Amino acid sequence: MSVTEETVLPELRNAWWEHGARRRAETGVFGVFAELPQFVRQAVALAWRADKARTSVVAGATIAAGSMATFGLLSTQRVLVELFGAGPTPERVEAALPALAVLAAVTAVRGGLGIAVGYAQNGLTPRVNQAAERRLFETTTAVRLDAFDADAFADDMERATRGSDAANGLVSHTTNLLAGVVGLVAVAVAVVVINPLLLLALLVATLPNGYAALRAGHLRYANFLAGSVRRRRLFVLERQMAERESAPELRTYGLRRFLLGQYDMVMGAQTTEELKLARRVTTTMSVGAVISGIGLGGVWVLLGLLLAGGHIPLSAAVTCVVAVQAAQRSLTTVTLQLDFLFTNGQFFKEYVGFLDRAREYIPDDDSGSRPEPPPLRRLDISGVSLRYPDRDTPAVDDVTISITAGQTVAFVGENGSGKSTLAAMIAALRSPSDGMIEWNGRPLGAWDPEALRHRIAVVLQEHHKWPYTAATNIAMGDLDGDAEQTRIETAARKAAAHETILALPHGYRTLLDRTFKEGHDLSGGQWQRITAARGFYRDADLLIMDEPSSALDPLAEDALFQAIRGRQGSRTTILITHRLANVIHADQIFVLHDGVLVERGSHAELMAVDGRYAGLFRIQAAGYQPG
Ligand SMILES: Nc1ncnc2c1ncn2[C@@H]1O[C@H](COP(=O)(O)OP(=O)(O)OP(=O)(O)O)[C@@H](O)[C@H]1O
Repeated sequence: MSVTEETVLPELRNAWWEHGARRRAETGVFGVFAELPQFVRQAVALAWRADKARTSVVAGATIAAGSMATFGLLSTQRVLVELFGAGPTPERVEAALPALAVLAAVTAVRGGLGIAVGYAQNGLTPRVNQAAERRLFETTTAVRLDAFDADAFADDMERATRGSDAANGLVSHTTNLLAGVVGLVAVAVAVVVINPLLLLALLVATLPNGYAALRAGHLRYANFLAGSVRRRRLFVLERQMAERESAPELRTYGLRRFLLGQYDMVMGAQTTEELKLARRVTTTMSVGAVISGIGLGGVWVLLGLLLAGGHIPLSAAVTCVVAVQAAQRSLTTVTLQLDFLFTNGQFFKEYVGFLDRAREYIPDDDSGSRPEPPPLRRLDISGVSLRYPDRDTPAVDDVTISITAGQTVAFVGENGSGKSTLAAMIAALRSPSDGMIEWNGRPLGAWDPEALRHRIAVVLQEHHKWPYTAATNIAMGDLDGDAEQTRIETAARKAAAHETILALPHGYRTLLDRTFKEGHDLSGGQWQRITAARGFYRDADLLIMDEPSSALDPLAEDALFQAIRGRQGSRTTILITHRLANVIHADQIFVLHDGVLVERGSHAELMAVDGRYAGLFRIQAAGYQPG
């Protein structure tokens, strides 16, 4: 088989959302400085919100510790002046003792303040992390379902996840940057006090490295964004090749070479990008280091000239050597932290941007002002349509249906005819592009959404395997109620799941995920029973079951449909199924075709009409006739 890059991995082409990101990544180094105040402000706000006391300690102690450098250098110079003075050595040493004592005290206080910063910061950063992550997940779980249909949402979310991790870095790097800057200023102040000419020497020795480090950070950011889609593809591929779920098909269809080829293709592109970046980073850093080295050489020459010309005393020259070393240390901190802060700041921007963009998908929280829906009496669907983004034709097109409470109705039709989409709108999971759905004569949106959701249970076609115990998996159908064992078992029995669960190693307490210790996995049909049990557990006015029996054996299927029939007359059920034998007893059957409602009626009525439904039914029934 020959599969081209074009058809299999269209993501390898430049996606539009990468272009925007790349453009931002191409911001010049000085544009980076323009962004720093914003990042520092965000870091302070984050830290302050997370823990005011610790933030105050970190800021206060960092500034105090940094400014100690001035006193340290001035005391050093005082010591040197006394030691280089005239007179016998014991007297000179004695004269230097007070300055030495001050130097020792300054060093001790500085050390103490450093420890205080460490303790406060250790307590602060996890809190910042938690606050940022919580905010992200509050958003990702609140956005409407249609957010996930939007093109760039998944990419946006990936970057935002990385951005929430960056919140921590933003705070700790701002603290370290503050320490470095205060240290530099402190050294500069001391040097100016000793001799203003020495400040020039200090600048020559320090600036080039800073530029190089900033540039390297900028490149790294560009790399991250450019590789975002590729990395996601790699992540998917890695899982396809190393996970249990895909292992059987991988082998039966001999997909090994195909997947490895895909991996090589994506990884090849990724590696090329990374190598390119590594070369550019190394070159930039090396050039910076060379220029800095030359600057440092210049400092020594300058000091020699000043000393030889008698412009500064020997004690000042020696202090300047110490000062340059201190400044180099502070500058290393500053440049490194600028680099980290810039990178983290860019990631954090993605996080903030995502939270901002996601807001348009978060429903208004005016639920308290809307009434709670009473028990369902009737459901009216009038002229409802839904068109998915980037689709030319509507998935559901002008559908009008009325359902009376207690009825069991069925949606039938070929694959892609719009059944699940219509059900999702009735369940208030999606909003119609046109038309209206009314619960007891009022639009769904006019009712309190939480209370409305409580009256509806949905068993989805693509159910999720929650990695919890069997009991929890069922009780998740209604976490507001008490998870009583008898209620769980009643729901499980309706879905033919009770015996299956009892046969598990720890019964209802068996963890349903093999990735955990003592976890257990279920067959597809067994999972489907648990999912149906979750729907029954909610005991809702309206139960929507989308293909609940596709993987069930005949006995389990029979038990499930008996339970569904048990609801008839008291509770409302919408059933989506391709097994038409199961809809014979439905009060109404709605037949969809390309999103349009083409037939409606009871089984007998539809068979009498001899249209699309009758045709589908006969084909299926013929399959059960011998010969
Ligand atoms: N999230 C989505 N984004 C874009 N198109 C979608 C989305 N979900 C479904 N569609 C499209 O909408 C149409 C109706 O899909 P829907 O899932 O409602 O059909 P269905 O009748 O339930 O099909 P099936 O019997 O296969 O479950 C299909 O063409 C499908 O490709």
